[in-house]
Amino acid sequence: MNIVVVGTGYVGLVTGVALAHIGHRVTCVDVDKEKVERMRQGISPIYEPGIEPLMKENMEANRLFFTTDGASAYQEADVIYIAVGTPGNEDGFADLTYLKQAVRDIASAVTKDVIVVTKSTVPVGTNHEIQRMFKQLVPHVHIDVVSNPEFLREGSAIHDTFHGDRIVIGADDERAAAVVADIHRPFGIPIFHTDIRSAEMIKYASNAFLATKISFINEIANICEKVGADVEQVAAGMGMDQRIGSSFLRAGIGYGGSCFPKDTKALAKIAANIDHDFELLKAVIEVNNKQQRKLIEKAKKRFGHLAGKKIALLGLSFKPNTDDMREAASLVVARELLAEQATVVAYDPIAMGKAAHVLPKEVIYASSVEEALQDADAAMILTEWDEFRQLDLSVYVNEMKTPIIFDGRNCYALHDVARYPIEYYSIGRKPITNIK
Ligand SMILES: NC(=O)c1ccc[n+]([C@@H]2O[C@H](COP(=O)([O-])OP(=O)(O)OC[C@H]3O[C@@H](n4cnc5c(N)ncnc54)[C@H](O)[C@@H]3O)[C@@H](O)[C@H]2O)c1
Ligand SMILES: O=c1ccn([C@@H]2O[C@H](COP(=O)(O)OP(=O)(O)O[C@H]3O[C@H](CO)[C@@H](O)[C@H](O)[C@H]3O)[C@@H](O)[C@H]2O)c(=O)[nH]1
Repeated sequence: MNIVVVGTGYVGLVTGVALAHIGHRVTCVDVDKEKVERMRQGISPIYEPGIEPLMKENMEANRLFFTTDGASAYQEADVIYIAVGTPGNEDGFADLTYLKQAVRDIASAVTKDVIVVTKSTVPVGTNHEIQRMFKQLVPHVHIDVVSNPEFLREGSAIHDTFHGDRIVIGADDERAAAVVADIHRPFGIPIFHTDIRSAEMIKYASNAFLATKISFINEIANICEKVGADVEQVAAGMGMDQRIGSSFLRAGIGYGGSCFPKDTKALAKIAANIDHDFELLKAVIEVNNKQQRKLIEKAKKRFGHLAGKKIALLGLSFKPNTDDMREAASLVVARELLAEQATVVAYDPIAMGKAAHVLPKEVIYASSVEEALQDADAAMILTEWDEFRQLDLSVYVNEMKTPIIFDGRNCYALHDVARYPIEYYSIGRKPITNIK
């Protein structure tokens, strides 16, 4: 079986590597020459724990190849996975430009029957549209289109691919569905067969539901702060009910990343397009927008104004173990702090290179936590990297002008912080005000 994967971002590269690892011959195609050159040398274009050793192992076993020559790869392919980006456009709709270009690229090359599997997240109806495009562009070749949405998380993408909860295969044609199921069977993950539209919807509904859990617990956290309850205890107690489940109940400064923000907006738009006002989801999005500003609110309340204050930002990526800056809370926080005329010094163990391209140019970068904290009036923790969670709290006391911490990810236990002369404001928990 000759498998081709189009697009080598988080999803395409991880899919290609994983399919090669379970024994398939996989060629990954990307239009980005520099990326392909690096991948040929075994260098991953994305920061993803565990990916490079797997890339190298499968390249050495002659199962994994990288090319910019899509046409040759598509001609030889039995199954082609599309994993190009579907970013949100300004209206909130999914932008299908890359996807449609990939479809045209495939159509202009294929000469024999092939199955095209869409891994990219696409609005309901898109796979049928792809089918129509193929029928029009290459009527003489039989092309089955299968929807196979992806559920991996950045930072644990390899683990998620080998230990996912389900593989969703949406198809109109039973034979095509069976071929795709056979490809994935070695993963040993339950396979759920559906029609195409339901598969497309499962992806959006899953992300919207997870985002809803996060905004829900963040609202509970905001109430906890006012009634003197502790959101960590509340979430733990709620999560013990198996109907609720304990995951995705971590309160903080909201969700970011390449998926939740764009997919929630896209689903709200999909609904609006068919005259359905998805009120619940719109509120989830609104709560998240407010939550990303929570630390600024707390800091303004504490200081009165932030002009002239030196604020250390700890963590810039949208979550730990990735350098992805897409929709990271740091973008909002840095912009607002600068608008308040604060001085912003930032540190992130991995994401500073990417951050420098997207954060305002006034942001100053430090090469260590200690350097970022030096003489700072306050620290804001935006990403719960292990480096921050495991930090000796005396570092805040020793390095900062005033050890005032605004923790947007609840990195520390309150009883640990209470042992230090620190002022500590976290999310949904009591503040600690131990500065003498
Ligand atoms: N990032 C995630 O964690 C994640 C998880 C699940 C689903 N998804 C979905 O998967 C899709 C891909 O996301 P991503 O984050 O991996 O994207 P990405 O933007 O990181 O990577 C896309 C890649 O496709 C390449 N590309 C674009 N057009 C091409 C073409 N015509 N031929 C060959 N290559 C082309 C780009 O050069 C780029 O390397 C999106 O629809 C996304 O919503 C993403
Ligand atoms: O309890 C939680 C869990 C997550 N988050 C935040 O939510 C965002 C997303 O986190 P996560 O879901 O772990 O990362 P992603 O890589 O964005 O993965 C999501 O988006 C992918 C793209 O669609 C899907 O494939 C995954 O299943 C889905 O979890 C991050 O900003 C987290 O900080 C919280 O605030 N509280």
